[in-house]
Amino acid sequence: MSQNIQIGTRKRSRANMNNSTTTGPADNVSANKAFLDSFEDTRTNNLLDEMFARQNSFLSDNLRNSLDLNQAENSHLPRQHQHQLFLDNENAIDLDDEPRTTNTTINNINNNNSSRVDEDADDDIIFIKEQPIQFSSPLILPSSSSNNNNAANTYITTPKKFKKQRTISLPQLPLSKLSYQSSYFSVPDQKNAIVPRVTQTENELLHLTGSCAKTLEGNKAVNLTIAHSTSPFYNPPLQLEPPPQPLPPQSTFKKQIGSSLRKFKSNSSSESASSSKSNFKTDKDGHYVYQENDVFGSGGRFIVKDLLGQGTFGKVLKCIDNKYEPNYDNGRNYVAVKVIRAVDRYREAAKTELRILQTILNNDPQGQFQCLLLRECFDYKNHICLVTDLYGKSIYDFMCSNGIARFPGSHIQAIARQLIRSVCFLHDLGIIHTDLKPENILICDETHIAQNLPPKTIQSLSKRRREASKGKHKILNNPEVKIIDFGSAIFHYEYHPPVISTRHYRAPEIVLGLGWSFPCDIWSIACVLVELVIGESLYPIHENLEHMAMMQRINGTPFPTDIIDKMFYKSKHKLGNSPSDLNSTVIKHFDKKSLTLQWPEKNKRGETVTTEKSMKRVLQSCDRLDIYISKILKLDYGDSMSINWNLPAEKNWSLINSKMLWKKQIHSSSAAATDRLDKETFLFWYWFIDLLRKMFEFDPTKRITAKDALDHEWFNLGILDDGIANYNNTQG
Ligand SMILES: Nc1ncnc2c1ncn2[C@@H]1O[C@H](COP(=O)(O)OP(=O)(O)OP(=O)(O)O)[C@@H](O)[C@H]1O
Repeated sequence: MSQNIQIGTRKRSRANMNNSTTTGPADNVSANKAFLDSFEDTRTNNLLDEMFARQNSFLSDNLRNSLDLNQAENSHLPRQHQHQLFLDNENAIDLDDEPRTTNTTINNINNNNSSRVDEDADDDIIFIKEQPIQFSSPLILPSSSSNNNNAANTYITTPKKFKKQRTISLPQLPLSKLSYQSSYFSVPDQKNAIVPRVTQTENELLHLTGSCAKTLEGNKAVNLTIAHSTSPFYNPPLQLEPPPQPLPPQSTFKKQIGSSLRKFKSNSSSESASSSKSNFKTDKDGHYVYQENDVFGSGGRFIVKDLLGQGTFGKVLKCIDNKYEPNYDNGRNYVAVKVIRAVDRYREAAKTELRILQTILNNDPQGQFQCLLLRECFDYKNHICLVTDLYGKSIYDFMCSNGIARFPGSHIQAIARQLIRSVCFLHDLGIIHTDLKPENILICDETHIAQNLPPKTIQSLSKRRREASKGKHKILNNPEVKIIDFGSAIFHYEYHPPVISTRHYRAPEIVLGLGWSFPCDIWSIACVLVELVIGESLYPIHENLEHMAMMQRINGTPFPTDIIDKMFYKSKHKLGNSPSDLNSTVIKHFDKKSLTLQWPEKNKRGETVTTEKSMKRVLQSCDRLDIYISKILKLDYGDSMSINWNLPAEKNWSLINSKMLWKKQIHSSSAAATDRLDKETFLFWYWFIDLLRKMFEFDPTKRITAKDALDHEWFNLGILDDGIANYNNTQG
């Protein structure tokens, strides 16, 4: 060990490195990366900077090219440039010193990457002398097999020379690296009490019941200020007091909740209420009837400018808040107001939503955790009104208006990090969102670049998408998002309705009537993430049987028999709240003895009764997740992209690499040119799918928690794509 000469000093080591229990490929990757991360030295940094600069300039050129209106036909050019870049990196993992020969055979490729890059031509390679190797395998150190910690801490030097791999981690967006530290929280009904984060015991992960009384009790504590208006045809009195300056910090908003609203103060709005009418009407279903320029709120404080959305609970309006001057703080005078239906049932639900929003605000007044922030609330003409910050389009709407609905990998990672971190924060507060879906994830900044799509691609779009996208592929400048709609969110100790979530994002434990808790949010996020990759819903279904058949197909495995056993037991003993149609649409499709799903459905005569359309949807339109996602990724990276989650990452990559080299040698170079894949990009997607697999675990008690998901290997990996290039361009 004493002979080892390292470049620089050890800076940090990967947390999970010492916990490795195998010397499998995954561990090698971690070890290699950690190894690389562990050097701090100006020379190294300069090299890294230079490399990033080169990569960025490549991508910037690509983007510029693709934005050129005359280059619609050349929209694949960026990928070809990237291809070049990726080919340069191809041998980045080689650890062997054998010289590379031009006529490399497939055999020696399979023999663990014995090819070598041309050293002279590669100025990015950093050489080091002997390095310690960390063995953690009990096979190597049998005496330590009973104590992995010891094993992990044992170093053995090898006589061989090691070459530090040239590969550097590919870049990540800052949002992909957001950190999370759980701490202590305050909850509303334990006044001023600070409580530790909720620990998710098995009992917490699978709730059978929930107390309705607790929810009602909690809601009783909600006091709403009644806002009066001087409708109809309100003309506000002139006020001499100037509008507030500067903008109060968001933390002060919480103090305003429940307190009396200030009187209308501004007469300076160009959209002044004097030109607006307070004609606020409610229809027979208790919905506010939208009319532009309606004024409402105490003293006619809000002017309705747009209808942002409407749902079961009410309408969401874009309004001018006359508390602020026009254009105050870059549009801060605009707010979103959710006007709840004037119906007791919905008012009661809104009180729970209010308690949840208030808890979020109390614990995150600066809005660091991507949750909707409540500014104020009041009761107006029997409508509970929730005033919140105004954000952009939902992810769903953005996808619908995009010529290519799929997001770049870097954006998917940034969005995944934000969602999982946000949900981790909520779960620590004891809150389950229950309705995570693209419609409830809003984009903060809608600015984007728009690349022209080739005419062929435009032709293949549906009429609606063609019109909405105007034949453009949009890429956001900044994929920052916010989670909204806490209308179905609950505190984990309160009432759990038997059925929650929008169908496409509904976890199996809900469908199977097992009871549900925090893990249902993880399943929903996984569905959303897949949707961002494939550009459409993973579960485009409307009924239970097809849903269950599809879940099995996508997971590539039947439901575990122990959870089906629990389902039968729970139903037999009438435990907890069950969906009313559980027997007729779920239980009857399982065989009591084998505990397996009987699909396709057969009648008593043994004839298949499942429709052909349904068979097609399950068997042709979807596939096991790794295969399904690989099919989509092939569009970007060529036919060789083929992730197999049953193979360790290294082995999977070796096979792909062999195939690509074989293609290059046997076929013409044009055939090989369809492959635009390098190892780091492959690993990025491999580990993404690995995380998804853990999020799609059938058994909620075994499903990865939000906290553990944040520590997943995928969040250490970067990718070079249009999302990164666009971000760098916008940062100047
Ligand atoms: N703060 C906001 N900024 C911008 N748009 C918003 C905001 N809040 C809500 N919206 C828009 O309004 C729509 C409906 O909002 P929300 O989901 O909160 O209402 P809902 O009545 O609970 O709807 P649903 O019944 O569909 O769940 C959202 O999909 C979004 O498009």
